[in-house]
Amino acid sequence: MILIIDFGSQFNQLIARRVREHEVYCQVEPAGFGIDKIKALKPEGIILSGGPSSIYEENSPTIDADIFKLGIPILGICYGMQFMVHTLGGKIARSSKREYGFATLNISDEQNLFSGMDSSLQCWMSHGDSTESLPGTFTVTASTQNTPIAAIADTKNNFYGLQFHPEVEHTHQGKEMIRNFIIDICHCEKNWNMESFAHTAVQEIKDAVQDKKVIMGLSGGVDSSVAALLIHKAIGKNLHCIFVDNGLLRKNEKEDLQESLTTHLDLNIKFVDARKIFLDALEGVTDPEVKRKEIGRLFIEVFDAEAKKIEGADFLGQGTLYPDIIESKSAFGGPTSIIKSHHNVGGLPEKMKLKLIEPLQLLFKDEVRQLGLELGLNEDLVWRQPFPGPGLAIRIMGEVSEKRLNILKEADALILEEIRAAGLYRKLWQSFAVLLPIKSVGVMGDKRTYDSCIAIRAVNSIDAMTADWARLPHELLARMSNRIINEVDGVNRVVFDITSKPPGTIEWE
Ligand SMILES: Nc1ncnc2c1ncn2[C@@H]1O[C@H](COP(=O)(O)OP(=O)(O)OP(=O)(O)O)[C@@H](O)[C@H]1O
Ligand SMILES: O=c1[nH]c(=O)c2[nH+]cn([C@@H]3O[C@H](COP(=O)(O)O)[C@@H](O)[C@H]3O)c2[nH]1
Ligand SMILES: NC(=O)CC[C@H](N)C(=O)O
Ligand SMILES: [Mg+2]
Repeated sequence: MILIIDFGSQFNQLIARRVREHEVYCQVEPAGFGIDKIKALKPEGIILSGGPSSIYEENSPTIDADIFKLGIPILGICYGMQFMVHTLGGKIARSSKREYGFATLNISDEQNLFSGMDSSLQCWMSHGDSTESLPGTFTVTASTQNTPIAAIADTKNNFYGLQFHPEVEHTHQGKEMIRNFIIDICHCEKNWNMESFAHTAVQEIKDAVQDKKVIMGLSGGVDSSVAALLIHKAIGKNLHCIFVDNGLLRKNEKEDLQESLTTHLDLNIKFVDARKIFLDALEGVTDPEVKRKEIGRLFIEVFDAEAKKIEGADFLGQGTLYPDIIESKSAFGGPTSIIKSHHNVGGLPEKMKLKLIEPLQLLFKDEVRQLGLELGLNEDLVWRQPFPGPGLAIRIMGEVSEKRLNILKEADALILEEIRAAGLYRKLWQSFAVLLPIKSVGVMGDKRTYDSCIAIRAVNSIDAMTADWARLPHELLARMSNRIINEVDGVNRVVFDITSKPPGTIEWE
């Protein structure tokens, strides 16, 4: 097995799934995990994750330095590499040349971790500290323009360090680097497989729920649909699905879903109209975190009210995935920083009566899609673009009002229509409109206008952990801009968002 030490990276479960992809079992444990426990696990290799801290800060996360005496191969990623260098006697310092996003990696030693790689490839960086000097036993194996020491190796001890993130999709051949480490360097056996996941999950749900009932938040998105199918397999008619119309849905969404969910899923589904309570509560709210927490609280209020109507409904099912958790809070005791409170995790009220059933909480979207296909979920549901639970509220910068919601709904519908017509819907991770909190001056029909601005957001991603803005054809952008300004009252300007994640996030709030 491979042991992954969590130094608080947004990407630590992504490292885990990269290992799973090569059919090798792995376990993520927090910083400070004791040396005796490590020895007891008998790992074939250890991966030290990245993290938000700097090694020279007080209380930055650590792991017993004796791991370097165990004779086990160790791979340090970003902060993990910095920890290794610092602990073994090298020097790390804040660099004036920070790097976030793409960089070109030039490999000088095409062996071991880099065996079979191109000598120059694209990597993904997210760091402000850099290695200034190395411990004597290490050599530099790759560099980028801003980071001369971007990869290091001590081949005698099998210690490797990467300043960039091999686990993210945007690092080309990153998967192969991880394969080279776990298979060629650590000699792990391939014995973990995804097929058994569904089987184990169903059994775990059965054991937890027994003869009680589960209220399930069903949104029509792929996560909750797959989770509902799994829970249904486990407990059958004791599953009660609730679709909440929170007034923050897209144009015609409820009507479309009402039809598709009832035709494609053989489940007990109730549609609840909660538009008024959500919109009333959001009046005057402008802070993104307050919005998210308010929405999370109201979802639970609705689920609680529904649970009261059903005897024995002690559980709440949600299609929570790992990225929702990692951005919302310090997961698994690690020192992860809070990016935003996803309504279904960090937005939950502190005291909850219902106990959570979240069978997908360690998976990523593409794994869930694969699972959905295996469970026979309809392809249109499997390939729906994700839509966040707080809906259009986090795409309206500033206050959510009926009037601003209507502007956004119209603009968003036009964007989706054009994206579909261009045959890009499935290729893009998400494509949508954002309503900005600014007005600008324009001229329409010889008259001065002073109206709102819409931003078009379109991104490519595999798992939402990193994303790149989609290079949409200029003609398509022109058509969308034209139609939005001509057809949506109250908009006189359209801009296109060219920010990747990191440093941006996919949603604007
Ligand atoms: N309108 C809704 N009604 C009921 N439950 C909801 C609603 N929106 C979100 N949820 C719950 O919150 C969870 C998280 O939402 P999220 O958007 O991440 O997942 P999803 O909607 O199932 O899938 P997707 O990410 O593809 O949109 C859902 O899995 C579901 O349990
Ligand atoms: O159900 C959800 N509840 C939330 O509170 C939430 N916030 C973001 N998202 C979706 O998660 C993915 C990553 O989004 P960000 O890059 O904006 O963090 C993207 O796919 C977002 O649409 C949410 N989904
Ligand atoms: N992503 C990381 O691990 C960052 C490590 C460290 N905080 C830096 O900025 O260099
Ligand atoms: Mg959704």
